[in-house]
Amino acid sequence: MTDYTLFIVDDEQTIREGITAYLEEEYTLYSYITAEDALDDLVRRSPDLVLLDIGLPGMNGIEALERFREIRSDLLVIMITAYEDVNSVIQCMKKGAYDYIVKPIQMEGLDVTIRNALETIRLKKEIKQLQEKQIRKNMPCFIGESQVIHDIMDYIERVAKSPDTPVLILGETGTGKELIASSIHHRSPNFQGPFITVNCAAIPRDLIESELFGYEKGAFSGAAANGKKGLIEMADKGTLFLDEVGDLNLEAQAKLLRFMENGEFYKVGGTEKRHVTARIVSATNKNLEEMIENEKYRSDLYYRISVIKIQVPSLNERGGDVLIFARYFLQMFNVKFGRDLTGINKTARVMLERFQWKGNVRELKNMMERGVLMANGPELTPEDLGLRDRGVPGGKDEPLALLPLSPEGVDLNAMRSYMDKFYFSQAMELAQGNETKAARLLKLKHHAFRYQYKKNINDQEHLD
Ligand SMILES: Nc1ncnc2c1ncn2[C@@H]1O[C@H](COP(=O)(O)OP(=O)(O)OP(=O)(O)O)[C@@H](O)[C@H]1O
Repeated sequence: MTDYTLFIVDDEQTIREGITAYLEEEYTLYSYITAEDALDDLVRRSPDLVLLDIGLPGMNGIEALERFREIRSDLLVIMITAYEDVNSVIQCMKKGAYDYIVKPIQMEGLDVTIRNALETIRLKKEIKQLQEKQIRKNMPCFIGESQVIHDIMDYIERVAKSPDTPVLILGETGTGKELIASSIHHRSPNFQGPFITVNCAAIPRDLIESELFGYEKGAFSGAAANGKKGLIEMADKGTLFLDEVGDLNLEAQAKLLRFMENGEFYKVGGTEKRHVTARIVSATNKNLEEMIENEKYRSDLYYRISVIKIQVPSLNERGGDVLIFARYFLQMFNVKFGRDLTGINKTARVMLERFQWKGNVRELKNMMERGVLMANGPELTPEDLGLRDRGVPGGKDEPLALLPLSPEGVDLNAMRSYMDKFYFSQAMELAQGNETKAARLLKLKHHAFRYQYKKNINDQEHLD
């Protein structure tokens, strides 16, 4: 017995019984007298192949073929026909029937036709699996070890399961918002559809509507002679990523809202209603709630685009990730530039961790690109990365930015205790309360960390 399921739809009992007797050991079979009954069972029983008589009572075979293929475009249908019915056979083949067999049915001939059809199904499935594997292999790699990034990854996994729930991603420039949008797309059921991105801030305000929704020919002066497809239509059955969604003007906001409510829209200058199914993922680093208060943003659109909200932390807020990113980009650019740098030297590592990343991951990536390209090796130094020119405290020669001693002197004990408090509390915050990690951040053994940390708290309580 194979895994395949076949429907036999024929009003002649002898044909149904004859085919069933011949094939029942190999396939799961369901037979029907009318096309209507077979259609009712189509979704539930999900056959691989249908043997369909053309001359059925009620809905005839040609009509039924159309209905079957409307519901399941991948379904293979073999028509059963009376010898003289050549015109109907041609019509069926044009409408997408896989093959036909002529009555009286020769069972060996039927067997060969079915085996060929099932081989086609098997090959199609294999190609689809290979394509899916290839797409998933090229899925963007989202790096990060901090707890907050793990939480975001888990969240993405869950959000992606729905094909069309809108997502709003908030975060500073360069934090990876576009990468998150693309990760959602690649994990969603629509991953084989297009992933279209548009930067709303980069398109002139008066052109945004026609870029998003397209336009008909002659819609406005300067329009292309044949009109144009909009980005929303291009994203059909996939994902549209609207970067800088806070930059949409109020008119475009109104039209986007209408589209998001029912998937319908008109091209600029058009009268034909169009329908598109696509997930809208938006991103911004603007404060949309403040814009709503200032009447620059529609609150109804905001609620619609932000069904799911993801806040991406800045790189400075996920300190532990800096060196993980740096090593990842080092390998990436080693491969790209054919270099074989072995790592990042200790001083550069300290300085990277202290750097204030205004451009977030993008800034770090660019710095590593330059470093890998310029370095003499074998390890990357602060000079290779241009860190010395950027005023980062660090390195053996300048461990901390200290003030020179004034004639009044300095209370060294108070300074030490201030410094201890500052770094112990920072370390615990960065390590999210995990003492082992916090100890590692301060380059202390765990027991030394515990002892000093407790002492610090006690001193503090004592002073309070
Ligand atoms: N977690 C990550 N793992 C790997 N690469 C990342 C990660 N986050 C960001 N990057 C890389 O950093 C660069 C900037 O990321 P991205 O364009 O997604 O940021 P963005 O938040 O959309 O920026 P903007 O707001 O300026 O459009 C990209 O090259 C991206 O591949």
